[in-house]
Amino acid sequence: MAKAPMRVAVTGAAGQIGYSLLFRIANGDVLGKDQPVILQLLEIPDEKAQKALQGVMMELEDCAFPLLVGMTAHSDPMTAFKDIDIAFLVGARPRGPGMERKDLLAANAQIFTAQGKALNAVAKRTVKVLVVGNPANTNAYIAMKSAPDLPAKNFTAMLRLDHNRALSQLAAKMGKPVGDIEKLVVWGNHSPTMYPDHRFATVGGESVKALINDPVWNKEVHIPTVGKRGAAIIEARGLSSAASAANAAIDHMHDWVLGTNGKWVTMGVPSNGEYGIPKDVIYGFPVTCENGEYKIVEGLEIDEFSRERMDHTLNELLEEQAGVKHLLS
Ligand SMILES: NC(=O)C1=CN([C@@H]2O[C@H](COP(=O)(O)OP(=O)(O)OC[C@H]3O[C@@H](n4cnc5c(N)ncnc54)[C@H](O)[C@@H]3O)[C@@H](O)[C@H]2O)C=CC1
Ligand SMILES: O=C([O-])CC(=O)C(=O)O
Repeated sequence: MAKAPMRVAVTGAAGQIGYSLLFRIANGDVLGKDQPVILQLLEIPDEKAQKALQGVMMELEDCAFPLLVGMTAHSDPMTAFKDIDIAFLVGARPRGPGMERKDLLAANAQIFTAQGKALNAVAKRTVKVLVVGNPANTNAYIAMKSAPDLPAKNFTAMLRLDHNRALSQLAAKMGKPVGDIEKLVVWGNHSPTMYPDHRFATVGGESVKALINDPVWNKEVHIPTVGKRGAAIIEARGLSSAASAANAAIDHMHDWVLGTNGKWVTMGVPSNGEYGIPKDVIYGFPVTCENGEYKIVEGLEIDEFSRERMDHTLNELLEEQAGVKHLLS
């Protein structure tokens, strides 16, 4: 018997990432090739954005995806999030000229407060939420705090692009296949303070750290290259990463829903105090996923260099949280 459709909301659906993401959701790349989906697409209540969204929906129709059994356009999160199983919160206010980080935080705090409240009111209680829009960790924190009736664990932020970027950098350095690397983690905030950590990683069963054996490269090349990759793409393309970001969002949600078969991936998830990270901070952790639940990999040894890096990215997250505290009712 055919499966019942799952309802998937995507915000910022007429944007760059949306344009790469929607077609792959409809193709079954996230939830499986036997899982029908209904897309509930949210854009701002602006004529141009809504018209662009209509155009994207026309293209989705023109693909005749067998798994796409319904699709609606929305300008209000209260209707867009009704009964949803999955939410990709992609739409966010970009940084404008002369805009300070705190202005960006405040503008996005408003968006994610409203969307958190709407999720709280109308989404399925089991909804899985991935926040992509920047600043992703703090936006996820705001949405989570604005949805007190939903379990905190339903709210996650995207660190998977950073994870995938780090995998590719390591594979290139070693001259090994990227698909053979396991047990990598990117700790912390999706910002240049993130800490890609390959101390536990293996490639074809061998230690990546031992194979590379170059702490100077790690500190001075690898960590900054991964941390500043978003900026390097903006510099090269004149636009921020979109297809790779959509791909990472797909990886994140696919693995959360369908499992990782024991493999580690990085997800930004609310802490329960693991590794000394205060409760509820949305922080990049190594996780495994099974039966629709993620589990933080615990018990890893944290050396002095790692502790310093992990605290540095934590402190930035705590500052971001402090910057929006007054906006959370
Ligand atoms: N976490 C990560 O690894 C990454 C995050 N990003 C972030 O993802 C976000 C989206 O990027 P793009 O698609 O390239 O931007 P974009 O500007 O092309 O599209 C964003 C869309 O969101 C819409 N939007 C804005 N506020 C909205 C709201 N309140 N409700 C619904 N829709 C809304 C806009 O109208 C626009 O169509 C940005 O914040 C970007 O910085 C981008 C790459 C990686
Ligand atoms: O840097 C940006 O604005 C986009 C982003 O988050 C990334 O590519 O990692």
